[in-house]
Amino acid sequence: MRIGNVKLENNVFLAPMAGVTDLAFRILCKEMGAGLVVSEMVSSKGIYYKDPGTKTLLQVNPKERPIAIQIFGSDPEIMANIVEEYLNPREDIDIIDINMGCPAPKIVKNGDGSALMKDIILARKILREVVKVSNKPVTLKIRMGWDHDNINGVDLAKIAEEEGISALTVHARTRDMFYSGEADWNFIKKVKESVTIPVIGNGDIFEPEDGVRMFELTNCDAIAIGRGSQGNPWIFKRIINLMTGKEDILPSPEEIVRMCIKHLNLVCSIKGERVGVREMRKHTAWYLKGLRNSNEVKNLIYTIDNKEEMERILLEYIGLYS
Ligand SMILES: Cc1cc2nc3c(=O)[nH]c(=O)nc-3n(C[C@H](O)[C@H](O)[C@H](O)COP(=O)(O)O)c2cc1C
Repeated sequence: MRIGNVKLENNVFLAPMAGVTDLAFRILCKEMGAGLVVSEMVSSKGIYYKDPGTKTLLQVNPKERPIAIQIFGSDPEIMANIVEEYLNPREDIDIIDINMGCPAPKIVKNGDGSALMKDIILARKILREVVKVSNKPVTLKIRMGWDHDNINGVDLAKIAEEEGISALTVHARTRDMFYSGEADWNFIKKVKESVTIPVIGNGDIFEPEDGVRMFELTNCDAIAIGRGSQGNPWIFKRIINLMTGKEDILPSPEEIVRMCIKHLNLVCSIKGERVGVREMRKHTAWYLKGLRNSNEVKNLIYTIDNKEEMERILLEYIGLYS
């Protein structure tokens, strides 16, 4: 499939997740078949005011392309300015995604993220200004609406299409649901029936069968997987294999631990050992989730701040340490 002029190998994508979809994790998901990977959300003001932390978030690697960088904010001028000044010259970035779905109070209180679903006029202005200046396809990520009394995702989807957005990701929850309750896949179907731009369905894909079901039920053009990929980069290839009649590649406990160690080494090589080991604590807990007798190891990992030690504990756990 294509998003604007960007050709994608398949339609099973990684959804953006702050604190999760950093460069290391994106590379692993790409290797495991993701058709598109998306960065953590990046503050447009952070880029504008040259916040040093923002620079790390914008780091990409040729291996993970095509890559979408997701930005958030609510000042159309600042958003257009950073696209023109900082993102347009970046030839290593393929797509710009705009976040109008984040429910976090600290984001919403500034009028950013899903708060824009309460201000459709401002939302339209942002889309118009960013599309006008961008030299890359611009995509948008939305929810169903602010709450069940204000379901306006279809209206915003139509506005997005009118303003030249190249694809739309629909997280089928309202803002006030945050991440709980069931995603309403029928809503994705409704959006798909209302616009002609590609619609990317999102919410509650945890098993390969869920991915196939979402395609069937909603007729969406692509799917995006968030939490189902945590500690589980195999999900992309497993869905593709299921869709194309190829054999499943359910990983063994040893393969899972080996992937975790690969992830550890990759993140440490990018962010340094101190940060890398700390960030790997949550990833390790996700990798080991559901594996036999893993609770003790998970607890132990949280006390470790040394890469070799973490690797040793993991190898010991699967009986491979000698
Ligand atoms: C830890 C975490 C961080 C997230 N960060 C972002 C983000 O930066 N930008 C965004 O658009 N959505 C973000 N999301 C939402 C996901 O992209 C996705 O819409 C949501 O988790 C539903 O999909 P899932 O059921 O496959 O997880 C985040 C979700 C989680 C769990």
